[in-house]
Amino acid sequence: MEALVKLLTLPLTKKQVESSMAVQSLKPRIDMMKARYGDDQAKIKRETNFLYEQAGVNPLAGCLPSIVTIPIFIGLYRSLTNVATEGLLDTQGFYWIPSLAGPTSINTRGTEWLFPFVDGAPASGWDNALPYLVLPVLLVACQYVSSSIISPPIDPNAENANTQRALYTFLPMMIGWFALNVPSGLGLYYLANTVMTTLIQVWLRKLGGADVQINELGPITKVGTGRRMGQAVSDDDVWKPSAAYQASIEADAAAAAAAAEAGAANAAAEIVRINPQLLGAGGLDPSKEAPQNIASFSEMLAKGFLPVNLSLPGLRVQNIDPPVLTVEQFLPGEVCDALRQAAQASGKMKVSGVGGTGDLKEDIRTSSTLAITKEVLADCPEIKPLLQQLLDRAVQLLGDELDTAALSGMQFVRPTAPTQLAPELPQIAHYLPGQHFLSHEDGFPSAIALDKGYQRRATLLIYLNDVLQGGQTQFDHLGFGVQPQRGKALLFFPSFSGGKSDARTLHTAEDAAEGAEKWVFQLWLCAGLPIRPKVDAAAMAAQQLAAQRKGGVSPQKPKRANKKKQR
Ligand SMILES: O=C(O)CCC(=O)C(=O)O
Ligand SMILES: [Fe+2]
Repeated sequence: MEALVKLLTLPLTKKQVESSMAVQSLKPRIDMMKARYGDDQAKIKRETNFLYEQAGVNPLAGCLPSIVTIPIFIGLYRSLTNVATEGLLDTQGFYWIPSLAGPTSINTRGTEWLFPFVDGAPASGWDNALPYLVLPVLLVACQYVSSSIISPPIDPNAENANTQRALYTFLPMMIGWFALNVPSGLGLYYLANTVMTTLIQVWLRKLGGADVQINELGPITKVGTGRRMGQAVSDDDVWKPSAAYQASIEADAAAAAAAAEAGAANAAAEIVRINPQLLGAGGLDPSKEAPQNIASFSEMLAKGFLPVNLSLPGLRVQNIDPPVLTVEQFLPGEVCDALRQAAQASGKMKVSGVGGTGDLKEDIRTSSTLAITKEVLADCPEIKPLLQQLLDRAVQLLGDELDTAALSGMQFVRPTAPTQLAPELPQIAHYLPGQHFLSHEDGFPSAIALDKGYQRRATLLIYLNDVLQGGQTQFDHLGFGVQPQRGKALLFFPSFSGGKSDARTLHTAEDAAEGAEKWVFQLWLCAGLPIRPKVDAAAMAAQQLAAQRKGGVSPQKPKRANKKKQR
């Protein structure tokens, strides 16, 4: 009977275990999130739900099946007690147990058959009592074994760690006590139940019976110290990716290779440059290229990065992959001048921030910045029409997906879909001679992107003045820089369309030269993360469990941006 119930509820149990293992595998991320947000329960809840959604895990799937099995359990309990009280089991023994209805009876209730001891022996005498003591002892032992096998390890940092520990210790004892008080048939039922449950759980959790699937989430990295305004990576504490993640990267790479072979998006990390002569002469002019070349470049942009209007007048290709584009006279000179003057007149230029740390000791970013907030716009209304012109041009370059409406409230609206391109609050940066922004990537590391739910997908810089010497935006890995020129735009893509940041776009704002200050308008465009392909998370979950038992994942040395020497 019990076996039948177990069999019927097996698919439910399997689902429950799979869900709880998936939830367990996300625990390190959730712990880090909690450490980050501290007491902000609402935020933790929202971000946790978001994480489950990203991972494709339904935490409720874990409790639903157990709710379904409760009525079955109650039904069994009732019918067994009825059978016992009606005396139907009185003559029914089981191996060493004389009667399944014993040791309690109408005359002896509860533990009266055992306590109090008379002359050092149970009330019913050792001979009668001993067979009935075997079952409770077995039950306690079984319960201990099963909970040590199937319960997740106690997190020593959890507030209720002591309660959990006490529960693990006392629950088996309580069940043992309960067994002393009821007909042994019930104890037997419970024993059978425990043994079967344990066996099923062992099969699911330890022998690979469970098929845990979560969406690939990238390596676990410590959040909270990102490159928020296009800052340096110096304080990023990167944790070792799990073997499962490594495997998923390999699978991704294999898929990417296959896709590239099929002529689809090329995710390979090699660099494809344009002819150096063309580069020296200001870049490749798409209108002078064979249409099929431009069509394939356009497709690569759309699939691998973002769609771009390559027929915009003045557009030049500076690098093919990663794509770097410039647009001459993107903004009329007068608009640039007016923006510069408005920024200066605002009196609100602040020392440019670097990350959440605000740590400027290392002189990573020494410029000053005006963040164009609602308040700034209210104080400097002349900026509004200038900004509108600039955004209109940005839409011509990047298409309607660019959600400029989001900016009308001068508030960043978090994009949710990968196709929704939302501008962050624009900034105007001012570099005095000798000021710079050292090597950095604009894209967020995976964990931060995941935590935010979006990634920076495009950087659009518009130079507001001519800089004749120095002040270049230099691409460290690509071997060229863009010289600031009033009204010229620079467009590149800090991350791939899949949301992974593209390390090839590492760049530096070179020192503005003696007597040459530099003004630049900066717009970062973000998009929601796509749902990543499923990976088999069983290995990942097992590994993380093992790591937790060992006492945590070992942190890797933080990655450092290679700093450029000052000139
Ligand atoms: O000013 C520049 O040339 C580049 C600025 C930059 O990279 C940034 O602010 O993220
Ligand atoms: Fe940058």
